[in-house]
Amino acid sequence: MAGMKLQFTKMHGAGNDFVVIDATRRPFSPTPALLHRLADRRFGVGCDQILVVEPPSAGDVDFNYRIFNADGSEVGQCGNGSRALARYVREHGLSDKPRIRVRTATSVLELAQVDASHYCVDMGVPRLEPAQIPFKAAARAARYTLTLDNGEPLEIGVASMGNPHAVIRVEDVDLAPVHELGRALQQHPAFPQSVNVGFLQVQARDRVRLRVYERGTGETLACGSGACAAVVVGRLWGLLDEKVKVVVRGGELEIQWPGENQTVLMTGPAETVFEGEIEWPN
Ligand SMILES: N[C@@H](CCC[C@H](N)C(=O)O)C(=O)O
Repeated sequence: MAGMKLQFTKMHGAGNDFVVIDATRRPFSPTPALLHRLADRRFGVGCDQILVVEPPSAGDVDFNYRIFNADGSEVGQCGNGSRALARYVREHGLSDKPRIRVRTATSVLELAQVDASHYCVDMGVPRLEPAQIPFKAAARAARYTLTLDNGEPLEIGVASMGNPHAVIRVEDVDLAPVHELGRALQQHPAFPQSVNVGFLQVQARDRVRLRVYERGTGETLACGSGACAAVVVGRLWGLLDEKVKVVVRGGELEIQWPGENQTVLMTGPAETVFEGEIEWPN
């Protein structure tokens, strides 16, 4: 039996790659098997996240924006994906507004075009109370010490950008045990919804290097919300200026955060790779 054709667009933001689906013209009901097929780099299309553009659920936003990790888990934030989404809605004739607002499961974001391939996103105010992350701690602090399974202590900072992040300072991101420590923190009982784990190397007050071991995906070439969380934590630790260049494996992002109760601005690239369609189920 022939299946239906599902159209998609392959995009990326600094190497964090996406399959983007338009659900404004026809409904998209993702099953775990379909999400797996779209994300699979060998048997499917391949991506870190699947992004779905939906009609707005209320008049205060232009679109709803759903995000699925490669493992099929639905989450509330994807910063690089939001820039891709901004480009997608322009290129697909869904909006020609210079600035649009989108709602995710946890946040409302404002997206604006900067030039042909760069977009700026107002990522909202970072959430720093442990319960908002969620992170198990008696009270808010700039630094927390976790005990790992092997008994070793580990100093971290935490922040939510609409999704949970832990940040670890390292001397050199190239030598950091990103996969081992990333997995250990994701399974740590202090993070009841698991966590994205950022490894931050401070090179100057306005320049850092970052690697992120993402929840539901593993290490990606860039993580937009991770870059925001790393700069927020770095600022709370007194290491960084208001505007910081974040160098990731797939490119560069610029993050600006004036401080407490202020929103975080993220600027970076969004690229379209190709348009495609798959037959589903096949
Ligand atoms: N790549 C993203 C974050 C995607 C979601 C994350 N893996 C989670 O589970 O929270 C970004 O650019 O922010």
